[in-house]
Amino acid sequence: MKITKDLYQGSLALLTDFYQLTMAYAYWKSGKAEQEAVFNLFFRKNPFQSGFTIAAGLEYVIDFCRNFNFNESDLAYLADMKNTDGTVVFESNFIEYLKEMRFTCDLEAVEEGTVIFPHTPIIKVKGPLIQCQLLETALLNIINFQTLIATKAARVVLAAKGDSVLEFGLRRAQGIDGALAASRASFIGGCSATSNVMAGKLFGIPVSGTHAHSWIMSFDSELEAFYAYADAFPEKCVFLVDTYDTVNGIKNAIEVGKALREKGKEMIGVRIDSGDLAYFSNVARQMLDEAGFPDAKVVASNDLDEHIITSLKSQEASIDVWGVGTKLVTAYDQPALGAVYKLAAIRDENGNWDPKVKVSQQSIKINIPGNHDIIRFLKNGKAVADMIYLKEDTSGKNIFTIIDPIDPTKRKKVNSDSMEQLNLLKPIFNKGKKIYDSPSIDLIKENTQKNLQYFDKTHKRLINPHIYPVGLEEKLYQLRTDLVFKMKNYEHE
Ligand SMILES: Nc1ncnc2c1ncn2[C@@H]1O[C@H](COP(=O)(O)OP(=O)(O)OP(=O)(O)O)[C@@H](O)[C@H]1O
Ligand SMILES: O=P(O)(O)OC[C@H]1O[C@H](OP(=O)(O)OP(=O)(O)O)[C@H](O)[C@@H]1O
Ligand SMILES: O=C(O)c1cccnc1
Ligand SMILES: [Mg+2]
Repeated sequence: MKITKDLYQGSLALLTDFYQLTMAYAYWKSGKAEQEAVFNLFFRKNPFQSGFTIAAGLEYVIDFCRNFNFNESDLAYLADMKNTDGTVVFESNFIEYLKEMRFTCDLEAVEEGTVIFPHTPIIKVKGPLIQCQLLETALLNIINFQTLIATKAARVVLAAKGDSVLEFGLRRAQGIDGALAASRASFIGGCSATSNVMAGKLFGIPVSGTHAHSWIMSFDSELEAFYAYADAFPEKCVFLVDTYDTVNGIKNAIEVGKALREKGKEMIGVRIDSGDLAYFSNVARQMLDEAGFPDAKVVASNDLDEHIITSLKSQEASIDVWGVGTKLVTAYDQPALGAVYKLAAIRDENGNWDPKVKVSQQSIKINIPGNHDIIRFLKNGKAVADMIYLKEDTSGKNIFTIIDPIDPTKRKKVNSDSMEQLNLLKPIFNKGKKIYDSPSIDLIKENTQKNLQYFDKTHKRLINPHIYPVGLEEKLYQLRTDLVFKMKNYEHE
């Protein structure tokens, strides 16, 4: 089986849960398919007990929406589906409808690299109910994973405090697509380069790397292996020194480094991949300095994550570059972000938005109804609070009360006169037409770092961060509460 083009046959439209298609059919049957709706994609908790989250995945979403149509083989597959009584699942007129269907929605989204928080929409889709519904699964699949990994990468990079972080995850990632998307998201989160060559080609991410133990083991001695590598790559020598005896490995690296220098080349450094990384990095630093290689870098790898890096920093390890694989690309300590996609409003027959709410025993699970927007308030260049609001409730106002969606006793008053305001949702598609200039991957990465600068360091602490205020504008909060009471029929009890 060919796993790329042939497997998908050039179309991703069936990359959805079956229930989206059964609902689509039922919307169509009941005449609701074209009714205008608004859906929001958001998550409920920052991952990794982080104080923030980094949005990523929009480029994939854009690509998915632009190619959102069912091809002949998709339609043939659906037309062939049978119920248990032998009748077709989808009647032929519906198959025809799907054949003609094109993406015609408005889509707004926070840009990749934006710092975001629970409850606020990352993506807002407005358009025919049937299309909004059919997009749900793929949009969640894309945003959930890339946002999760970009956030993990940002944490690892914060822990590295300005040192380069190389992403080494391909061999341990969740499959081929997981690996590619993780390399992209890791770069957005702040990694300097990836070892994943295909990600380099597809996304324009810098590719880098050292060599493995197998290289050393294929020779009779480590020294021979280092000399041979230096011959092949005099400009790219990072010698892996821990195959047999780390101290001896460093000695051998220094010997080959001196030989390189005689030829006018400088070794880049050494890599340590086992043992006590604090101890051996300090030994390496001292030996390299004493031998006249103060600029040679010490690269460390081996099951690193943000916590081990923080610990190594506090032990004053002499590590300049961090190679991070498994725990980054698999989001080891939290394998899913848990973002959801919920209907927020539907246009009634008079053309008004009818806000919708899903009631839950857990207040964290009650969505925010209405065709809402989100503003970030900034004071002197620092983010103060994010407000989810309905435009019609706020026009002409300058003083706002922002209420925590879970705990209404938590409130913040904001006077917008003394603040800068950022509209976080940017228009991406207008009636199916792309109106957004996609930034380069380098610009997205810069955007992440610029965004993080808006936030106080207490929100970026890796453990027990200070919670950044995000809430509902008072009137929206009231609308939501009233709607919950109405749907639960409290007035009749
Ligand atoms: N000084 C240190 N402080 C905290 N954690 C460290 C320190 N040195 C290494 N580590 C971490 O401890 C773990 C060591 O794992 P493990 O015992 O499997 O490796 P190892 O035996 O040294 O290497 P390998 O199995 O690859 O030969 C790794 O996650 C590594 O990043
Ligand atoms: O540890 P990670 O963060 O996933 O980084 C990637 C790892 O992949 C390589 O070796 P591999 O783990 O394949 O073999 P080893 O552990 O036996 O050296 C490399 O030497 C790192 O240890
Ligand atoms: O280039 C490296 O050093 C590398 C690449 C992948 C995995 N581990 C290490
Ligand atoms: Mg390993």
